Amino acid sequence: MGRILVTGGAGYIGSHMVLRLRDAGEAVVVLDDLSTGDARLLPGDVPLIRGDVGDTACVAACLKEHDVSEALHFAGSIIVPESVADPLKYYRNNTCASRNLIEACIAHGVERFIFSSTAAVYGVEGDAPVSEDAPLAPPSPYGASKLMTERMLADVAASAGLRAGVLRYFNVAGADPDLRTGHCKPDATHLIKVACQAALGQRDRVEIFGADYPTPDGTGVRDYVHVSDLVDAHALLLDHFRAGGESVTLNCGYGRGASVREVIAETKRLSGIDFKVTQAPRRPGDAASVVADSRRLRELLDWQPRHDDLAVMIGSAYRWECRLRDGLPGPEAAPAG
Ligand SMILES: NC(=O)c1ccc[n+]([C@@H]2O[C@H](COP(=O)([O-])OP(=O)(O)OC[C@H]3O[C@@H](n4cnc5c(N)ncnc54)[C@H](O)[C@@H]3O)[C@@H](O)[C@H]2O)c1
Ligand SMILES: O=c1ccn([C@@H]2O[C@H](COP(=O)(O)OP(=O)(O)O[C@H]3O[C@H](CO)[C@H](O)[C@H](O)[C@H]3O)[C@@H](O)[C@H]2O)c(=O)[nH]1
Repeated sequence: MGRILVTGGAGYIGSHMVLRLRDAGEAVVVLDDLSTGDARLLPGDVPLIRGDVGDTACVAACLKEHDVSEALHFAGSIIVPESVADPLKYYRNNTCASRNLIEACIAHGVERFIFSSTAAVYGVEGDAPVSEDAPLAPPSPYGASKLMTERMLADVAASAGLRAGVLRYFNVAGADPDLRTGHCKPDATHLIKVACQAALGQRDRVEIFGADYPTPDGTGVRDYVHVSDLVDAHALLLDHFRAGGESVTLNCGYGRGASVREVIAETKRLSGIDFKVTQAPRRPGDAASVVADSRRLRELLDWQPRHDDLAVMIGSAYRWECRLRDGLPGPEAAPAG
């Protein structure tokens, strides 16, 4: 019996996926170059191949050694402003590297492939929930680099008989409820992580990037989705393919938004810390409001989120941040005493 390949499995979302699959008794192999990931997020019994998804020889050897027929592709570069400053990095790591990975998967006979895409493929205007059929007009190189991979995958699925799933994530947040993994990078730019770090005194403030948006309180609105519900959607999609389901593209969000001010207020309430908040100009490329229409995901896969609550998401993110502050043991760390 082969293993499921999880690329980027040592990263934030990928490590949750690895645990989700392992909890269900699935065999997994991780391919990760550890550029932003951390091997300590992985259970010791999950094989980790340190390599680049764009390295065809490395991928081919991994697929062969572990008899892979299903791949979940999380590896990539994810910071929108960085993609504006260095677009070629994004086209290399998200588009070209994915092309090589897909080619190696087809050559090996991989049957099912799920790709981590993003709401950043949409050119969002207004505050209506965005469906999968909304215009695709990525406002950043990050979104464009992901959309190109979506298109390659659709073309290859049609020509090679691959079952391809594209999941467009909205704003992924929170941590494993058992705190086995979470968001690790100290220099992360994501709002909830930044607010939790400010509550712990690791940042001197939270800046609100724009308070003059046409939203109820003037700040940006996002559809935050708990990482555990997100990885559940992947597991359901895999089951859908195993049962003969067709290739599909699905939004992953709850269908309701929270503003920057709401996130900050909730973080202050949960932590009990009144950290400093200042106003700053709008961040280039930010939309006012990005909320998913996720009916297709709910109906097709019977996705029933279990953590659809801002306090639950921020609470787990905050507890995880406390755990990080106290030090993250490696899987091989010796027990105390
Ligand atoms: N975090 C979000 O809110 C969000 C939203 C939409 C989409 N996504 C997508 O989800 C995926 C995972 O994001 P994340 O938040 O876990 O980020 P992350 O940076 O924590 O994880 C990415 C992982 O991929 C690895 N990696 C990067 N390039 C690689 C390469 N060429 N070869 C092998 N490994 C490589 C990194 O070391 C890291 O472990 C990404 O594809 C991202 O675009 C994330
Ligand atoms: O310190 C901060 C950080 C963020 N924000 C604001 O908070 C909201 C959320 O920002 P994040 O940086 O947390 O997330 P983004 O919406 O920019 O982007 C995220 O979601 C996108 C999809 O919607 C992409 O997938 C992208 O990869 C992922 O980082 C935005 O209005 C942003 O302007 C602040 O005000 N201050």
